[in-house]
Amino acid sequence: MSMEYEEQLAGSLVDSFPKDFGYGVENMDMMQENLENSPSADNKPRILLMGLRRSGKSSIQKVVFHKMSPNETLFLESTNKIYKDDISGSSFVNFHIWDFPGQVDFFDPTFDYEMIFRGTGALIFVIDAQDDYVEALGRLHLTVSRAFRVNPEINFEVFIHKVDGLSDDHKIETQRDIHQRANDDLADASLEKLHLSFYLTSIYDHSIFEAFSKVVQKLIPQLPTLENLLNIFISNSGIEKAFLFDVVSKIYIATDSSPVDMQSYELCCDMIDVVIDVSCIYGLKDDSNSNAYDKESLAIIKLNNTTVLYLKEVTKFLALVCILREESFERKGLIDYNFHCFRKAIHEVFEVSSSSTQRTGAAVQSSPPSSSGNGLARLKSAALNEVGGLRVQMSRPVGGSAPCEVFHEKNCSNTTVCLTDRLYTLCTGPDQLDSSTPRTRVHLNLLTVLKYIQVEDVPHCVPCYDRLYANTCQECKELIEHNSRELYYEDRHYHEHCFRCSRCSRSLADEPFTCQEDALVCNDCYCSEFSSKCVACGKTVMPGSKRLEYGGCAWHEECFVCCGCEQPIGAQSFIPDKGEYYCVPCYEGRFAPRCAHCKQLLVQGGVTYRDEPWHKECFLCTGCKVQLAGQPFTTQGEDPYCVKCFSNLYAQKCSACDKPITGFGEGKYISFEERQWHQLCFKCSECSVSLVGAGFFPDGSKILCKSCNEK
Ligand SMILES: Nc1nc2c(ncn2[C@@H]2O[C@H](COP(=O)(O)OP(=O)(O)OP(=O)(O)O)[C@@H](O)[C@H]2O)c(=O)[nH]1
Repeated sequence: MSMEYEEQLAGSLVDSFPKDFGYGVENMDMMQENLENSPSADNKPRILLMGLRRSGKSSIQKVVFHKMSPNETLFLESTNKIYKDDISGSSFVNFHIWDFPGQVDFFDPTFDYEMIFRGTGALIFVIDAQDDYVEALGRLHLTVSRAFRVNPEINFEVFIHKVDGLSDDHKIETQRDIHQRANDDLADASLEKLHLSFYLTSIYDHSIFEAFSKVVQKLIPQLPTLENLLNIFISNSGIEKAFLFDVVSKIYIATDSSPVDMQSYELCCDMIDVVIDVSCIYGLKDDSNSNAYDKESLAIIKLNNTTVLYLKEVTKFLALVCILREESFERKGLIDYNFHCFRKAIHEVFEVSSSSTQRTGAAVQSSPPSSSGNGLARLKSAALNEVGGLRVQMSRPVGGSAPCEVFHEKNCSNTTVCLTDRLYTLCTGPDQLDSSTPRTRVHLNLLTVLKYIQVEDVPHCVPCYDRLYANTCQECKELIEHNSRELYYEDRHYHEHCFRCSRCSRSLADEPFTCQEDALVCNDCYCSEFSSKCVACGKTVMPGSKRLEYGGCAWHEECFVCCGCEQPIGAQSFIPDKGEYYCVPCYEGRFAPRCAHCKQLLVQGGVTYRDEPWHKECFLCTGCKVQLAGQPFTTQGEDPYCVKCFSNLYAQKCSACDKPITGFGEGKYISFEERQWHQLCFKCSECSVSLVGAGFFPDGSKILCKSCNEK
């Protein structure tokens, strides 16, 4: 299948530049003809690739849309003509790319750059980051400032390209420097409203696909709907991340609103490659019409880290690729069912939009979809159509201030094309105005407006559109007019330049943010205000990153390290000791006592005997081996004995009862010469009177009291 794509996608070279291409103003007729015949005469957005010579423009186009391997780009020759590529042939992404030769000066007065920029959706300016970029910055400024004056609706994208040759630090430094200088130049030219988006790219990794994805997404009117559908799909299916891919280009045209990390994106890209490659080898049927990617395409890959990748065909050109946990995949039936609903919804979205665009061009959403609310603002810009394209430039302006109402009241059912024709005819000379019917007058009046915007198939002039549909900016309370870029968050709308951090005033157009009591706050300010600081490194513990808390302090996961081995302790047990923290093995090795008997570590419990620690299990009676912890014991020399063994083995016997005298619980005992008695047993052998504290008289084995002795 990839081979087929290559053939179909081979772009068409237009005639040599500049003459044959016909942008010269002298060559107006030809230019007109070209415009009408050229693919850009339809409503597909146009993406311009511009930049200095050898900056990598053609390579980007070939690698992303023609499956050229990055190494092959080494043999690309310098472009000397505008290379126009209609991407829509075999791919969902529906636009033209114009690759401009780096060596040509488009601002030469012989070129009508206004016409180039007028139908442009995005302008990608490529800067070679491995080269000295001072000249490129000059050209960037010239290009974007002129383009902006012609068409402020263009999305300006700057690819800081070939960063594969730079170290990570160098990359960041280069991006910061280019960003700073380019924006300073714009500020000097009072073009603060012109927003540049920057991307670090290389054809040698996935960064170029990622960057192109973001550029293309801005041109897809259905993006908020797609994101919404994806959000609903993943939250109901236990899926972690989902991408809707254009299979041919590996551009993701939408994803759910959780952040995209490069690793997940690369994983999903690779999955598409695997599926196509395996299908090409094993999946093709004998007939020549079979494709490696079709309705049957479904793939599941289980990775060895309990992650599952799930790919399914959505349309001929689109695939859904999801990342989920193995345990969620157990409910595959549910996922399949939800996918079925998702697929149906996608088909409906594109069927509806394609039928409406066929007739009228891109329809404008009259109110923003209510999908945002996750800290990501959506950009809304009205699709601005120009009545009659270039022809209106040649006409004379006609006065009139309420044309649009008349137009609506009369409910003119003429199509735009008809309108355009009339305009053209009527504008050729003022004389013809006299014969105007009310309807033609309407058309004439519309001419003053020059531009119209369609809302649900009904054209509106710009003032009416602004009056009826423009939102009020939450910040400055002014109307957000059709030509202002608008951002909205939940149901609050902002001019792009008003969408700023309430603390540091930085633009939040392309930044994550949070909302604190109705005030927008950028991530950095939020963190320095609300997030805790790591006690080890003193830096903020960013929300969403792993943090450890103990005793009212917080650490980055990687900063909470054992004082012994200096390795992160993570979720393992640890032992605090005088303000320091040890993992269990280090603590045991350093501080834990050892049993006096077995010499092993004594982690908990134990008994002390003769100032030494013992395991309870080791502290046993020397005689019967019963555990002595918790019961009375005595010693004979060094050895501990339980009472019973000690009595049996070593205790003196009472001369009266012949039982051992242990000293435990029996009170004192009396000793006389070689003999001993329990205190209770020390009594007169004849009359049994106690002799404790009284005089007594030994008589052989007996002891007698005084009176028995006298008898
Ligand atoms: N290291 C590196 N080289 C790249 C990259 N992209 C393109 N190149 C190389 O840059 C050189 C010029 O690339 P082209 O695509 O021909 O540049 P271009 O901007 O189209 O040049 P012109 O047609 O002269 O305007 C080629 O040798 C490419 O292999 C990249 O991401 N990294």
